Amino acid sequence: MASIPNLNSLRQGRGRGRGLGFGNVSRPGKDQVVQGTDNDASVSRLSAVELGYLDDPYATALTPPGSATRRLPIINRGTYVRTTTIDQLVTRFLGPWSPNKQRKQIISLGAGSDTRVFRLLSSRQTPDFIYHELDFAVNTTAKIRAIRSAPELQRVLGIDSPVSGEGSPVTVSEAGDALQSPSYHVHPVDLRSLPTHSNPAAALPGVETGLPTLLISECCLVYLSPIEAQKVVSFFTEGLFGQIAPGSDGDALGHTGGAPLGLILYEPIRPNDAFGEVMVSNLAARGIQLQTLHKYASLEAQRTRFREQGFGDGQAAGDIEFIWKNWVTEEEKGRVAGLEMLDEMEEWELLARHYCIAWGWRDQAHISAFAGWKDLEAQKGG
Ligand SMILES: C[S@@+](CC[C@H](N)C(=O)[O-])C[C@H]1O[C@@H](n2cnc3c(N)ncnc32)[C@H](O)[C@@H]1O
Repeated sequence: MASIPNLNSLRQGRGRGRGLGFGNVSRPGKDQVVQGTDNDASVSRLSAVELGYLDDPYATALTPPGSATRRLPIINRGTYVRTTTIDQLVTRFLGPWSPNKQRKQIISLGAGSDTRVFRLLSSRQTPDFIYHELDFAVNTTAKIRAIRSAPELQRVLGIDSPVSGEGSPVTVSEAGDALQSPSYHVHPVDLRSLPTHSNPAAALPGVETGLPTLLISECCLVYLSPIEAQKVVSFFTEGLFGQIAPGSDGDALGHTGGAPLGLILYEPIRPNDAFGEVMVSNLAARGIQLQTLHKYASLEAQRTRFREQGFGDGQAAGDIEFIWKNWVTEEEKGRVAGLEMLDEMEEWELLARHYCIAWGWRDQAHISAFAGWKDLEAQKGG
């Protein structure tokens, strides 16, 4: 969860009046604060990896040098649940590898220094896919710089020689903030600008509008205002993927959209109880306002959001505590519990109830790109 500054600030900012991560930034602009949250995300990921919660050979290369910090056990467990849950949803969307399988596409909003694309590309079992990452230019530039200096990341992209060199399958923009390759694209973009494009396809070069596509917002849309977040989602549901693909009969069961489209969100919830109020005020002390948090304050509100924003074929959600209890096997729970002492069970449960993963999808009658999600157990109550 808290690579996520949110949890860190909640736990570590309590009683200290100041949160983590921004102590050296003097009076940062609002966007700079939001951009800086990626640092917290990568540090938390590396903490969980170094302690054995997650197996991720790319976490070190994508965390700023010298910033490794051991997180609290409850934060590490949260990072573990959030990462493995999204991994599972992604794996089920991509499905098992098989020859001649239709290519699928993933678009990660506010991807920051996320390692998922490298883990997927290096896995032999993963079927063919295209992966797009979107973030502010300052963060895409840092990521591309990290790729350029890490041979293990370059190997995953199929390059042995420097990025952009002659014959390289990877090209980088002159400004160093955009990257294009056959399976992986990095787009420097402020998400809030997307809905203003008169030609949506030109806004994100390389995106294929006919492919079954999964959008991921891992602690990203929550930083936008509710109306901005809604417009960004509509940019994809109605703009970029709004037209029925040529030759498609996907409308046969009354589906009016274009390509099959899904969305996974990872966000805090329940800001209105005592714990939620502390969470909100600790974040405010760091200049962080989670703008959609009050609008989508419960699991039910999240499901309604999906239904209203074009994901009419299925909507589901679970908080991190429910997912830990119900999705993680007993054997895996035992392994994780043995990694480090976690005494604060009450605190863990409280914290884990304040973060959720929600997902929803629209399919096409003859494609059923999201069939793998249908039998997943979610929380029924809000
Ligand atoms: C908490 S970090 C999460 C990073 C990554 N998704 C992860 O979970 O590791 C939030 C990310 O969203 C990005 N972000 C927030 N608002 C954005 C916007 N309007 N446009 C582009 N990126 C944005 C930030 O720059 C940051 O990289």
